Amino acid sequence: MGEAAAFLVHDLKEGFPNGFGLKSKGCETATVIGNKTYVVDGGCDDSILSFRVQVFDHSTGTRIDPVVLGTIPEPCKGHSAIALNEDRILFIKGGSPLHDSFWFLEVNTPYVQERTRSSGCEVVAWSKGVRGAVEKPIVVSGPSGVGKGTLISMLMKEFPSLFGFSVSHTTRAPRNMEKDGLHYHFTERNAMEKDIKEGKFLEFASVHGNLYGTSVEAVEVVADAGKRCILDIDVQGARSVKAGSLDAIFIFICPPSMAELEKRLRARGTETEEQILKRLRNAKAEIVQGESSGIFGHFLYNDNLEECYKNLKKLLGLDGSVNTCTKSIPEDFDLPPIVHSVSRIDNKIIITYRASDLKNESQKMIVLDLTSLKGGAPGRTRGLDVYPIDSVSNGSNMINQLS
Ligand SMILES: Nc1nc2c(ncn2[C@@H]2O[C@H](COP(=O)(O)OP(=O)(O)O)[C@@H](O)[C@H]2O)c(=O)[nH]1
Ligand SMILES: Nc1ncnc2c1ncn2[C@@H]1O[C@H](COP(=O)(O)OP(=O)(O)O)[C@@H](O)[C@H]1O
Repeated sequence: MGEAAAFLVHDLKEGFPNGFGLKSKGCETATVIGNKTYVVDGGCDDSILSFRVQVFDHSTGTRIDPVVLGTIPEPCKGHSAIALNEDRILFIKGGSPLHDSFWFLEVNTPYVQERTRSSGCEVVAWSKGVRGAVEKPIVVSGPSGVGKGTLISMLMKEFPSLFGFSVSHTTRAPRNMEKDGLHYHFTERNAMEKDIKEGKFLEFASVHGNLYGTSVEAVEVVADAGKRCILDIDVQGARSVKAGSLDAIFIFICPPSMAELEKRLRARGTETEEQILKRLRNAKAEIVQGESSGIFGHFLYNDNLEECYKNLKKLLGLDGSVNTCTKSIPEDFDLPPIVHSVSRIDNKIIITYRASDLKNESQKMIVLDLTSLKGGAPGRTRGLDVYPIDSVSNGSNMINQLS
């Protein structure tokens, strides 16, 4: 077991002994990856850690304030950090609740590389670690009126604890029954364009004359609730998501005919005649693109609604053909306090700390299993497995607990 070495930021001047950075007690951590050192702010023992990131480039001898994407972790009083796979750093926040304890700073993942290329700046991205086997997000596309919303509502109603809807932003006006924050975040074009420029959107597109987009936060909120995210977006948006790093499955819903599509749009009664005609014109192009673009791995024909819903559930493994149960995860164990140490064995991070009650002081250990990590920035890093192990047990027993 190789214990990660601890060192202070002022050691920067002297250079670093190895690729691990670790420091608790409210000071900075400094983590070396390649020829760069990533310093995350701390301060003295009483100050609150702000999670400001600075990069020291050893090849040029310069200090860089990078563009920081993603939701920045809430302040805390101490953390540790450990480099993983040369492309991200794991942060462990001491004294924080379980859902907020583990964060990744991506420094060289495909997403960060792409954003670095497109912005010409040094980019890093935060992504929160989410426990459990939350499945890949689901992207649903198809022409207006085909039944996407209806099918998604049926799924959310039958499986409220499994699925969460990604609430998009749009500049279009709300329909009668639509609620701000529930169906869409209804917004002004200027405000949305500003947020897009600031990198807050995973994707966006102009659809039927209005701007629509999925914010990174919309997807993160669902992952934080431990649910599988459903995105109802157009083909352009699906193309952007596919080209990006959100690891998703892509479903295209097809109408039985253009005549039936028109009938449904008219029967819904939510659009003006002009808007209906525009949507029908766009539908043809959207169906051609959907079928020929190679974006979509699954096509469902929404002729008979019940039949189509059954096929959707089958595709998502909800018809009993696939075991969707996840193993139960213990919730009631102590979390690492501000002072702890971190080491690594293969894909497992071992967090060690001392705990005392009135009578005894003992050493405790928590294992963070990274084997099943999925996703990452933009959005959350899913599939963390966290569990306590009994560190007073004998050696072979401990190895069993780790394997
Ligand atoms: N790219 C993108 N498309 C979206 C988003 N939200 C909704 N859309 C798409 O915009 C189109 C119009 O949506 P809407 O105005 O609600 O009409 P509807 O599809 O007829 O119910 C649909 O194809 C949606 O899938 C988004 O966040 N991004
Ligand atoms: N299989 C179906 N057969 C008949 N009507 C349908 C079917 N699926 C959906 N609808 C109806 O068609 C209209 C458009 O469906 P909606 O879910 O709003 O489409 P979308 O979200 O793709 O724009 C709604 O009035 C809905 O009740």
